[in-house]
Amino acid sequence: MSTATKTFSILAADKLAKEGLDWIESQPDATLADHAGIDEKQLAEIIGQHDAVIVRSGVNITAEVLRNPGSLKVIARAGVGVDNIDLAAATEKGILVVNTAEASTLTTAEHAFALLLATARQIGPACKTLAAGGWDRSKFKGRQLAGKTLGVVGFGRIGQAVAERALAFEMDVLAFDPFLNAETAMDGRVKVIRDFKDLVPKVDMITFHVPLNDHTRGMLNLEVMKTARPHLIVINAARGGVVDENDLVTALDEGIIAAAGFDVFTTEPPAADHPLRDHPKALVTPHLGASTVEAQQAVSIDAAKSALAYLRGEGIKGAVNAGGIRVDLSPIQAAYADLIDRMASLIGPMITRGICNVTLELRGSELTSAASTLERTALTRLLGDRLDSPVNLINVSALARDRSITCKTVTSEVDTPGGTQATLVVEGPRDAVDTATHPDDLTRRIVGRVYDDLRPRVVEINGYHMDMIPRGDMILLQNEDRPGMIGMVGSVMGEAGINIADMTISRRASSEGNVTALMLLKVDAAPEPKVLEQVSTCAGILKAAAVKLPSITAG
Ligand SMILES: NC(=O)C1=CN([C@@H]2O[C@H](COP(=O)(O)OP(=O)(O)OC[C@H]3O[C@@H](n4cnc5c(N)ncnc54)[C@H](O)[C@@H]3O)[C@@H](O)[C@H]2O)C=CC1
Ligand SMILES: O=C(O)CCC(=O)C(=O)O
Repeated sequence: MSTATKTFSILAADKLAKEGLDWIESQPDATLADHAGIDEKQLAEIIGQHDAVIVRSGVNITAEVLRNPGSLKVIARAGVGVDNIDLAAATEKGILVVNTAEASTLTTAEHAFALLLATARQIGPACKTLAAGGWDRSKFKGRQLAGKTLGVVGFGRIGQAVAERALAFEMDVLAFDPFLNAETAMDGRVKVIRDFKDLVPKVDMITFHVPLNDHTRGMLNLEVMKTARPHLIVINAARGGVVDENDLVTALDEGIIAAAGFDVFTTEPPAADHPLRDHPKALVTPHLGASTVEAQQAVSIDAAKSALAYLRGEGIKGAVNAGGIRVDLSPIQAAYADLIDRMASLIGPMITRGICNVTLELRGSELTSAASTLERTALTRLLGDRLDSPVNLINVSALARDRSITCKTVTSEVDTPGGTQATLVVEGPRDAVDTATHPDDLTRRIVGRVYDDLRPRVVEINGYHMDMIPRGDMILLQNEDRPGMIGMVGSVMGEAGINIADMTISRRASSEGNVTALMLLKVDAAPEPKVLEQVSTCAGILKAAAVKLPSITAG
């Protein structure tokens, strides 16, 4: 029996299928707070008390909702579209956003296809007539799909699933997707059209499966509709606004477009007097694309599992704003993440004039797949020690960008003779050179390695070579290389009651022939600032800094 304590609180802020909620409750390390139907104001008040929040499209996670994120670490969207989540605000606060992209693909494709069939056969108005007591067979002559040409706009998961179904119905399929760099798709069965405006006049039916953004908003408008065949049927089960609704109503009224099947609206729910609600040529559903028993079970379970996996450090699935971060690192990658964090801590105090470029060089095939995570680990330490706002793997790249700090990771799959290796180079802005700063001091370089014992080693700092395990309280001293320096430092430490547990010394000659040394002291207690001040003013000491690193338990 598990003895794990309940540590992660998961908030369900939308109506989710019971299966996902039951799964959360069955987990020994999770508690569920079901607040389906909560409004934004209430959500803002409680969201920070939870580690994760799961939503569908019924609630908006705005910047205001995320103003005091408290413990919140992950927002899981049980579904695909994340337009109800302020991604920039989540990223800025270091909150991971995940979705469950695969789980509702077939269901949504089926709904779009159902709208297509029903619109082509006028099922909606025919049903209404019958319900009202009528029986009009001549009025509702439909159109057959077989032999017609369908335009699929957005050839991602859902677009392709719709195309597959259209082909099975013996339709010709044309696709438009600017991110599809091919002449044809699906083994040559689908022709790819390069320009959306070329697609519209060629098709009898058109269906949209794109996200809503500045490029897709209003992409089908009156001007483009006027180039269409007059019998064009328009299906939108993607996002309201991709087809301009006002223009569509005009086009339907004026016979420019034959009919429309719509599942999504610019404002949901649409106003009571929205002209598409009761338009004789429109078949409308209230955003039901993903609403099947199967899809809702799947998205609910997938969202819950992704949220908890991230909180447990098991991995990131379906990340929307994580840019390649992994938490499921292999032992060697995890050891490098720890080493790089220590390396950044060690050179941090030497960076006195700001940061403009950070370069991480990774050698070794095993490190390549963790490159983004390792780069962000270095940045998180370098910036986290300097910024007031919380910095973590999610928000650190955006924070660096905001500050015009350039970050680059160079990976090489060729192992060095000594094995894998990480080199971190941090450069300050050139215009920061003043009389007290030598240009060489603007670049800080540290090299580390992890051997088979998985313990972190630093093998070089700014050209001083060594083999040192970075841990605990450390004092870094750069000094002139002359007799008496070690004794002098020892007596200052002794007078301050600080025991030196270990010492590493490395020497280096400058291009002018001046020899200096780097002394790294491992001490049993952190020095008071006044002790550091005292040692830094001793004759022959060029620089002094103290660093506190985590201890090492492994090995
Ligand atoms: N009605 C409903 O209940 C549901 C609606 N959706 C909507 O369906 C959309 C598609 O979902 P998936 O296929 O899973 O996403 P996806 O990311 O697999 O596919 C979207 C495709 O759109 C393409 N695209 C992007 N910009 C484009 C542009 N300007 N013109 C043409 N193509 C462009 C992308 O390259 C991509 O291939 C989602 O964005 C979501 O808004 C998703 C699930 C349920
Ligand atoms: O039913 C829902 O939650 C909305 C589905 C949807 O639009 C999506 O997953 O993007």
